Amino acid sequence: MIWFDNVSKKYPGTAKPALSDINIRVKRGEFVFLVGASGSGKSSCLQLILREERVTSGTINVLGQDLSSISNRKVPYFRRNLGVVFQDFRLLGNKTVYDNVAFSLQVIGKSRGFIQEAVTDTLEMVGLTNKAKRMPTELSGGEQQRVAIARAIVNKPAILLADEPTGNLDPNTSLGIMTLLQNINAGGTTVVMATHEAGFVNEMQQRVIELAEGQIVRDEQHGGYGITAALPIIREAANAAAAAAAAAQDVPESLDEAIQAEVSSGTHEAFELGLEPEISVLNDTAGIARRLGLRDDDADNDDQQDVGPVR
Ligand SMILES: Nc1ncnc2c1ncn2[C@@H]1O[C@H](COP(=O)(O)OP(=O)(O)OP(=O)(O)O)[C@@H](O)[C@H]1O
Repeated sequence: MIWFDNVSKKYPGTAKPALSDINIRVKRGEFVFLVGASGSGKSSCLQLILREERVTSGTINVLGQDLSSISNRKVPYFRRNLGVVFQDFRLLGNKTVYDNVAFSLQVIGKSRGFIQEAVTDTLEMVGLTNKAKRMPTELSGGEQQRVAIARAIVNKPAILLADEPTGNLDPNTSLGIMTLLQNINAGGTTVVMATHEAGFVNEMQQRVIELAEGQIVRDEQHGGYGITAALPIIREAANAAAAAAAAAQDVPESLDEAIQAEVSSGTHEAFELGLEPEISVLNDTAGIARRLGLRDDDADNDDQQDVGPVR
């Protein structure tokens, strides 16, 4: 279903390859975790599977399609077999929940009746039937991620790629998202998920592929997160604790000073204020269609080219 054969990827202008000599075979129906330190190559693997990036050497075959030989024109059609979920949700801020999910079907020219049935079923599956008319700003982070998942699976893709889908969510909400991904996998969809969430990886005991500096250092059938993969998290936690201790010694005297300090340090983050995670407002419809792989770069010049029934 997903084959990497001696795949290497080097981005232009970089000294070291992001991926070196990667060999992977993912079978239909598998749930695979990609783990490893930041910069180890997890997202690069997902981008190669999506054909957002091309290999530097080696071959990738996804759903029987050699991605080196597929023409740019065919890439949007190829991507219709894949759903993608990102850490930052990437919802259309000016559309309702229903329209966000319907959007990817509209772009590929599905009929109104088909869309209505598919969107209704999918919203029910992700538990958002009663939020169909809400705007993304009216949803919690977990609900927004459910919308993003609904959008990714509404066309019943064979493969679901998830790049740190719980990265912006609290542990309880993350658990709900992981359960949903498990259910989707149980329905037959192959899931490949890049994550730093040691707890879920350890709990689920699924296949774990661990990357380190662009190489596979572990490919275990019923694996855990692993000590090597956990190191950067432990280091990040230690750094955060040290920074918090240093900050505690520098408590501002007055409210004015506190505000001034916050503004000048640029840490005016929503989560620090106890608000929901920021919504990615992408109002550029053509842009998001392209990002989701539903249009190619020439689609603006020739709309008919990519809008049509799935092959
Ligand atoms: N578009 C790009 N141009 C240049 N270098 C890139 C690009 N994308 C990724 N890289 C580099 O490739 C390496 C692998 O990055 P990648 O994003 O795949 O890692 P990752 O494991 O997903 O990291 P993270 O956990 O932080 O998301 C890194 O050294 C990164 O800096």
